[in-house]
Amino acid sequence: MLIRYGVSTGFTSLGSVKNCMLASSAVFRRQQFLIRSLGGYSDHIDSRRMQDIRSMSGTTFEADAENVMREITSVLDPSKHKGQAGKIAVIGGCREYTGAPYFAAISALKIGADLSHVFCTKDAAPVIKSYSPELIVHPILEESYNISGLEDEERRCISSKILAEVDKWMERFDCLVVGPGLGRDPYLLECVSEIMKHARQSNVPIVIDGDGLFLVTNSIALVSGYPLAVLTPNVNEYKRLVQKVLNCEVNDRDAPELLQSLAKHANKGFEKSEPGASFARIGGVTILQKGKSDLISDGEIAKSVSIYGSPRRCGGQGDILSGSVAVFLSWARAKGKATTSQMNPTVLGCIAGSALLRKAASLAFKDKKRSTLTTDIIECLGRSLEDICPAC
Ligand SMILES: NC(=O)C1=CN([C@@H]2O[C@H](COP(=O)(O)OP(=O)(O)OC[C@H]3O[C@@H](n4cnc5c(N)ncnc54)[C@H](O)[C@@H]3O)[C@@H](O)[C@H]2O)[C@@H](O)CC1
Ligand SMILES: Nc1ncnc2c1ncn2[C@@H]1O[C@H](COP(=O)(O)OP(=O)(O)OP(=O)(O)O)[C@@H](O)[C@H]1O
Ligand SMILES: [Mg+2]
Repeated sequence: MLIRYGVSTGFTSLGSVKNCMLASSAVFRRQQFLIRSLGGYSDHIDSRRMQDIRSMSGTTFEADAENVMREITSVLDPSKHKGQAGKIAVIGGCREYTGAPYFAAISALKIGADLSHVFCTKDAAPVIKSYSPELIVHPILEESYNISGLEDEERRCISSKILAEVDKWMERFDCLVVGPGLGRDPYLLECVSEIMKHARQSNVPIVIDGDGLFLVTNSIALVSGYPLAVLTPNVNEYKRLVQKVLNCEVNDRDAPELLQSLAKHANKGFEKSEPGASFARIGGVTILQKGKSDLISDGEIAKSVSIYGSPRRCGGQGDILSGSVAVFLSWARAKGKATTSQMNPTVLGCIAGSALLRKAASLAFKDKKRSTLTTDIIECLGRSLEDICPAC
């Protein structure tokens, strides 16, 4: 695989690419693919695109994650008031899963967000509250089993109340995390679709993980063309997304190209398509593909984070990641144009979230070895960030 293994091509112009001696190699074929996907052949390709191609061809592909973290991490400043370092909301938590939303929400606080909310089902709420007094837990979501026997009108009335309750808070949030431990109940997912539409209308960034990806994979229009959407699929979730959107199988050899293709901007008229339809592109979202290295693309550039993490694959690490990305993305947005890298804040958030999780996992593993659990990794988030961005 060209990029993950860092093959450097060193080409300087598109003309030289065309005439490149690599004509028969896989490297050349991948460059051709990239050039096509970045706008087709042209000797007048602009410098940003050339930079993108170089990034994709290995020279600058690995993100400078520590610098990104230094650049975007919120400064602790006595003049700031509560909330300015971030207000995050996790939409997730049902009868089966209470750990996942907790992991995402508490990770956000441990990294430095000021407030972390969880919107979950009524059954899950007391459990999540009992894990931590720090979280603000809203027991509002309903699953089908709880409303069985009700007339359609009554069900619609409950949905409206749920939506109104989330709307009261929506404008205050810097980022939503949709999906950790959400479950797949159809009634609940219908309500969450509406919540996502409202978040989008209010321009609130949305990190979509776990069962949120199940929802989005079946209703791509919920995120298509929304530049503040970040999808964080694991191996399975990514396979399902690629099958649904690109109608092909995942292939490790061309991983960055496939990822970029998936995240790339929509074709004209795409946004008007109906939810549930299958498209050529999701369109202008950012995707963080989790794996041995985390690959990140917003359709324009692609970056990898390969910092050594941990060989333990205990459940819940993806949940830490989603909460972390939400915080860093909020901080990157707050910095706005003040960042020197000029990268999309969603990409910066993904790079920083991925790097911090991996550092914390490595630190936890040093101590706990085979018995490392997600809660151990969460305990190492603060120290890992402190090593790179000291509080004072
Ligand atoms: N403590 C908790 O409450 C946790 C709840 N979780 C939630 O559980 C729900 C389902 O998430 P899943 O991650 O299980 O869904 P997936 O669809 O990713 O996984 C389904 C099945 O695939 C297997 N699988 C997972 N990763 C794999 C890999 N890399 N290679 C091969 N097989 C793999 C799993 O063992 C599982 O049997 C989500 O809502 C998620 O947020 C997880 O986040 C884990 C922790
Ligand atoms: N094979 C691997 N080697 C090293 N790190 C990995 C590997 N797979 C995943 N990771 C790391 O673990 C993080 C979580 O990825 P994972 O695939 O476990 O997510 P997930 O299945 O969604 O987790 P969760 O159990 O929370 O749902 C990734 O960001 C990545 O940094
Ligand atoms: Mg997951």
